Amino acid sequence: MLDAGPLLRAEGLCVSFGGLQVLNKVSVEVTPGTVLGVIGPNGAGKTTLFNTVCGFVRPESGSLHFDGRPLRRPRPHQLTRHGIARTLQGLGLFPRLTVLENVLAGATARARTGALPALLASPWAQRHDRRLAAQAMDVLETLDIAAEARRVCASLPYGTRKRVALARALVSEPRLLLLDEPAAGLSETETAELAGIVRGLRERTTVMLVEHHMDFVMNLCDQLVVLDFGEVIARGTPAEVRADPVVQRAYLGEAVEAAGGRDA
Ligand SMILES: Nc1ncnc2c1ncn2[C@@H]1O[C@H](COP(=O)(O)OP(=O)(O)OP(=O)(O)O)[C@@H](O)[C@H]1O
Repeated sequence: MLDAGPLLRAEGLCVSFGGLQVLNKVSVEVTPGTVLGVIGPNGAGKTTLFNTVCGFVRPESGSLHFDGRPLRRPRPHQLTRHGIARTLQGLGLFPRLTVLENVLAGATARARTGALPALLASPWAQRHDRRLAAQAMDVLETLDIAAEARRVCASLPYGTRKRVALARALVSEPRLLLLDEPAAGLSETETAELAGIVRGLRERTTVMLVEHHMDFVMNLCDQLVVLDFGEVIARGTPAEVRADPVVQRAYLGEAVEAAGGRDA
């Protein structure tokens, strides 16, 4: 079988803010159909790495390739057209809109309906809207929250709203899904359920996630990259990373022992 090559390749990314070097020659590869976890202590540069991939932050040097082609600082609103979607550390939802309306907001980047057909409520535009709504419902079903579609987001528990945020990213059918602390604020049960969901997503997309929850990361991810002070200090499978003395020293010590021996 031909080696498909990485879906995302970041090479030698350097970013600094006001003289503080936040990423120093960071290189990362994400293999199609896998889950890559980016871990590291607070302030290590994990979110900055995400923001650089998304085009929110301009690197001083280094390069990004997506599916073998240069990814030249996509404008954030063009991300989904590139085949990339992300969730935020918080929720980033519209609290007064329903679940379905929030998810449809993530689908609009793919909508081909121009303003004129929409204004005239042309049959073509209506068909297109129905198709998007069906697609949104399909994603809600995958995430087991279809029953909440008509409910206003603000009225839902936090764990459900986290799923809505995930649905909104998924509805654009991204080839690469970036999840920023997806387990933050979830109970242990919700975290375990989320791991099962993300594992299932590998059939339809490739996932790169930032997370502090060690059990979640160790049980779910195929590969890990460890950042410390803006540099990659280790990479490999969860088992390899857990056994790495450099990682133990820099960061994981107790957390890894607590999550020991439970790789999926
Ligand atoms: N826009 C910015 N301007 C100035 N400094 C910034 C900016 N964004 C991030 N930083 C600094 O860059 C460093 C890395 O931040 P980043 O948010 O990428 O870390 P992180 O690993 O995601 O941390 P956490 O786990 O706490 O979310 C931190 O010292 C942070 O204060």
